[in-house]
Amino acid sequence: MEPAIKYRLIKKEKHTGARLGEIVTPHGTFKTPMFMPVGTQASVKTMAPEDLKEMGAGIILSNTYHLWLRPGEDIVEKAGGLHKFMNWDRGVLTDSGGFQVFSLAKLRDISEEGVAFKSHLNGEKLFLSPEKAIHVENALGADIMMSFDECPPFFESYDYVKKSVERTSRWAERGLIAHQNPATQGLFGIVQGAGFEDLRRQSARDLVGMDFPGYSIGGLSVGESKGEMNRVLDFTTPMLPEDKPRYLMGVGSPDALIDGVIRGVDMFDCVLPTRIARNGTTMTSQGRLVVKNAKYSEDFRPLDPKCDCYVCKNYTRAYIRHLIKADETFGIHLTSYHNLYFLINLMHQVQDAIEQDNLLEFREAFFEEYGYNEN
Ligand SMILES: NCc1cc(CSc2ccccc2)c2nc(N)[nH]c(=O)c2c1
Repeated sequence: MEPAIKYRLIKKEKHTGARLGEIVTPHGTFKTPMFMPVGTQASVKTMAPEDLKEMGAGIILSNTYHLWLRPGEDIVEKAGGLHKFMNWDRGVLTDSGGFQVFSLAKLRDISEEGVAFKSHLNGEKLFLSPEKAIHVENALGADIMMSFDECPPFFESYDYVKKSVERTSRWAERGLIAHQNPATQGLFGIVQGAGFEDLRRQSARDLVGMDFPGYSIGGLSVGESKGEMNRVLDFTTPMLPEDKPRYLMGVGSPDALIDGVIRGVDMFDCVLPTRIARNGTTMTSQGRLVVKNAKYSEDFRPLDPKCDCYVCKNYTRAYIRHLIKADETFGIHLTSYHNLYFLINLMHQVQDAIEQDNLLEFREAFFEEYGYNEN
């Protein structure tokens, strides 16, 4: 049977582990490395599908946990699935919900069967198992689904993480068995193991043995340093097959994206661009710019003079500052649009650098201008 998701490796960058590739989905083919906007509750906050297309978004993300609780997967299924529900005809990826249970729900209890918890919305007692998570993801109809996993705290004990990795591998197996639509929905395995190289190897070996169409790297960007994250990526991505996509979950600052690509990561997501936009913080080629600061009240330049996005071509810092200060939601629309474009466009620039085998020079120039320092 034809798999729902295929990856094509186009070119390896000469001096790093970076790859130029394409991910083929039932809703289109998209070049990698790529940044994927997060639309937790079936909407990328303040963005219409037309905005997302105009900025070059290919795959957007939604959350099984949130949509299961509200409006319920049965309503989305009756609507014809997430693509129809959201009026989005490109790619959709859903997380499996386990991570959100641990980051949002109260009173949870984890067992071999799954996770018991109380809804963060109304305190209702609920239970999420690998089978239930896969059932909800099948009903939502995303092109790419995540296996049900546990994301252990990065600084947990070796013994706890070892037991957690072994259970996550058993959950992944159960998810594969429960998966109803492998021809139209690609299921990714999620590699865990915190900062332990042998546990990452055990997790990768278990999952690669199950032959998933793609692999996510979980359990990172959960409070560890960037150096630690890069150290784990250095030994984890080589454990994964070259002919499958690698997705680093929940990582999205500009420096982390570039350093992840250098280490062989193809797909990224993060709530950062829309989250910081809501308080008027924007990403520019010269670093972060908090547009609501008084010093921009008569600054009639674009957010980023080097940016060619719709916002930077049509609006000024003074106007956007005014809207944010006046609580005009259009202001948040403009900062969100620009931030999302900034990361999507950054990945396009990285693709060019891989093509030209000068990704390290690109990194150096970008870090210098953005104001990142190595220590
Ligand atoms: N902060 C890192 C992070 C983020 C997410 C969420 S990624 C996401 C968010 C919204 C929608 C789709 C995917 C994770 N999800 C899972 N399943 N496992 C992890 O280890 C993990 C780690």
